Amino acid sequence: MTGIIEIDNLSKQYDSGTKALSDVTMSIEEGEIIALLGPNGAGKTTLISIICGLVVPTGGTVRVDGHDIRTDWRAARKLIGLVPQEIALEPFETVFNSVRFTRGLYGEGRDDAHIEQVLRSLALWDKRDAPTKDLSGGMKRRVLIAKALAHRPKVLFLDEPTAGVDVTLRREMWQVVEQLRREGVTIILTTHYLEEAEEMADRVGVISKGQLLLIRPKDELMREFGRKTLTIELDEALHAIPPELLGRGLELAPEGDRITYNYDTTAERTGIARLLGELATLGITVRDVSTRQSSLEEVFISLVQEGEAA
Ligand SMILES: Nc1ncnc2c1ncn2[C@@H]1O[C@H](COP(=O)(O)OP(=O)(O)OP(=O)(O)O)[C@@H](O)[C@H]1O
Repeated sequence: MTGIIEIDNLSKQYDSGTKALSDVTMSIEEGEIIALLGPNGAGKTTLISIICGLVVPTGGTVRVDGHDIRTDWRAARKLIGLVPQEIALEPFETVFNSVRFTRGLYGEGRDDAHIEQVLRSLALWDKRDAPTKDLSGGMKRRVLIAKALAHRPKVLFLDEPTAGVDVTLRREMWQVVEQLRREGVTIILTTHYLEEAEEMADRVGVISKGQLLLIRPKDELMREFGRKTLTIELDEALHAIPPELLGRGLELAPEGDRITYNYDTTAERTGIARLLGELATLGITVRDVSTRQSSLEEVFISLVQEGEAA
């Protein structure tokens, strides 16, 4: 199946000599939410900027719904909305007009009913006559989204939508994205917040040093790379791990009253039942057991480290 966005062997070397992207290939299906993760300078903004026609690639192709972004840029661009990292709004213009004018930039005629619908869905309708300078930071971000949606794009790019905003605003932004998903908009977002990818994305792409290390369904990634830690609390402290249990990767807490065991969630046998049985045989009484799943953050850090070591 052909995706709504098809990226093939995309590369970008800036005039300064910096190679920001190397041979990136990916296909994005209509209606998906993709989170692009990567450390600072990984190439995420460059990738988005190329798809949106703001940066010219040095190699490779991008098609949006079949339209090549270079040879058929007008058609490609109509299908795309970009919410930039920086807030740049005309301070004295009203919310309604700011959003309305954006339609014009895409060569679209006036459609006040659509603007009304967009503003209502982003809880901005009450503020339609307010100059943008009088809005809160969160509202300004929502105006940027409204502007990006004014020409009814099929694909929306959000470049670090919640960088530097507080927790409440971040959650509010997630709700906006969730609503757009329900409306069928394909969303590609870049983020530094793993929590954000974990919360929203269907698939996660990891970019490091201009290379796409992987792009995989989030759940699959969590299952495959996710490890669990079992913590066993003991009734009586031990001085050391019993010799019978050495070589299993068990760790004893400095106080001696807790053993931790890291195990692979995908392994056929986790070894937990055996371990608990052996503890009982050795006369070690267990007070409590608990498990903890590693977060996407830990998965991500290990991936980038692997990528850098390669
Ligand atoms: N206009 C430019 N001219 C020269 N080099 C650039 C330009 N824009 C970006 N770069 C370089 O390209 C590399 C990738 O930058 P890019 O902004 O795409 O990364 P990023 O993953 O978006 O980072 P961040 O998370 O910090 O926004 C960096 O080394 C950056 O310094």
